[in-house]
Amino acid sequence: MSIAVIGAGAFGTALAISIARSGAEVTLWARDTSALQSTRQSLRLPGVTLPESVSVTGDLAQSALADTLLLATPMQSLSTVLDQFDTPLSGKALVACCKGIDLNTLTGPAEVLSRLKPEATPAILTGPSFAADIARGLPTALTLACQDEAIGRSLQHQLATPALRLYRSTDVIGAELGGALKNVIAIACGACIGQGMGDSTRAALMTRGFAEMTRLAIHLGARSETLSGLSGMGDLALTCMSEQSRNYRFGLALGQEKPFDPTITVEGAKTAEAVTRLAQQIGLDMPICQMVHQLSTGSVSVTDAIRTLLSRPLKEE
Ligand SMILES: NC(=O)c1ccc[n+]([C@@H]2O[C@H](COP(=O)([O-])OP(=O)(O)OC[C@H]3O[C@@H](n4cnc5c(N)ncnc54)[C@H](O)[C@@H]3O)[C@@H](O)[C@H]2O)c1
Ligand SMILES: O=P(O)(O)OC[C@H](O)CO
Repeated sequence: MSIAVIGAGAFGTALAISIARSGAEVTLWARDTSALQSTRQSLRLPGVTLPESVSVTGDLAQSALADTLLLATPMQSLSTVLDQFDTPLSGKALVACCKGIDLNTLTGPAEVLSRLKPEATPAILTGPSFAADIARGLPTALTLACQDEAIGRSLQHQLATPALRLYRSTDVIGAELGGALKNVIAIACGACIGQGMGDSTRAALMTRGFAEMTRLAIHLGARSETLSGLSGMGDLALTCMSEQSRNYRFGLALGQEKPFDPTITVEGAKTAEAVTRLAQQIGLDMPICQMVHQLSTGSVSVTDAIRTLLSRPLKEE
């Protein structure tokens, strides 16, 4: 089975390296191949060199020849990239590796794939995985979610490596929402730590954030066990506790009132906006996500955000 990775940012590059290491044939598609072709390194993952077995291409039609396509662009670019395929992707598995909610449709990556490429089978690869760790071959475990159980099983075997243990699930909505929502909570945690609050604050935010994640996911049809797994709790723990996380670092910068490089991918900021709109539409209480949206757009300070959250009416857990 041949595999193409679409998007040569940090994660796409790391995935291509990881899969190639286990002997599979991999093509890595980049919008701009110049740096990759001359240095064999992605500007987004400096210091990591692509092995010879990864072919780099700027030709989307060539990538579309692969049996399995891993979509590793940021969430808000997913539909733009899918629109650029000008041949049908019948019989292909499309595995979204991005974590977020599309702002135009307020849907996750699987729904975007199904809407734009109904002839293909959508799947999700998500869970605790920093690109740098994956590229170094450090062990982790991820969730591979696909509604079609047989295709999910086949993808699990295709994409697992000795260091990358994949657990299979048919709960696509739960897997994608866990990955999207944990980024929002990581921004909140970073902001509190940046303001000088402590590990107790972070633990409380992670727990109440997890309650929000589960509330929204179950409302949208997910299974609660999925949220307790790698794609939810697993990735939440990683992202809220490590300065390797860009979402957490963005939050830290907000808390410290320092500028943050706007070219760095921070999926949680747009996800917080999407969740705020979605929660309003369906009438769900998502106070931490709503506060992160206001923080990210600069319409509230960290101090006021915390004060507002703490002064909500006392309730049962
Ligand atoms: N970096 C990680 O550790 C990591 C881990 C797991 C999941 N992810 C997820 O993977 C997705 C991508 O993140 P990343 O870290 O690779 O981002 P990145 O910022 O490192 O790279 C994004 C890449 O996407 C490309 N891109 C952006 N818009 C595009 C478009 N319209 N057409 C073609 N290419 C486009 C950029 O040129 C860039 O190469 C995100 O949703 C992220 O949450 C990242
Ligand atoms: O750097 P972040 O915050 O985008 O997190 C990367 C991955 O999602 C961690 O699993």
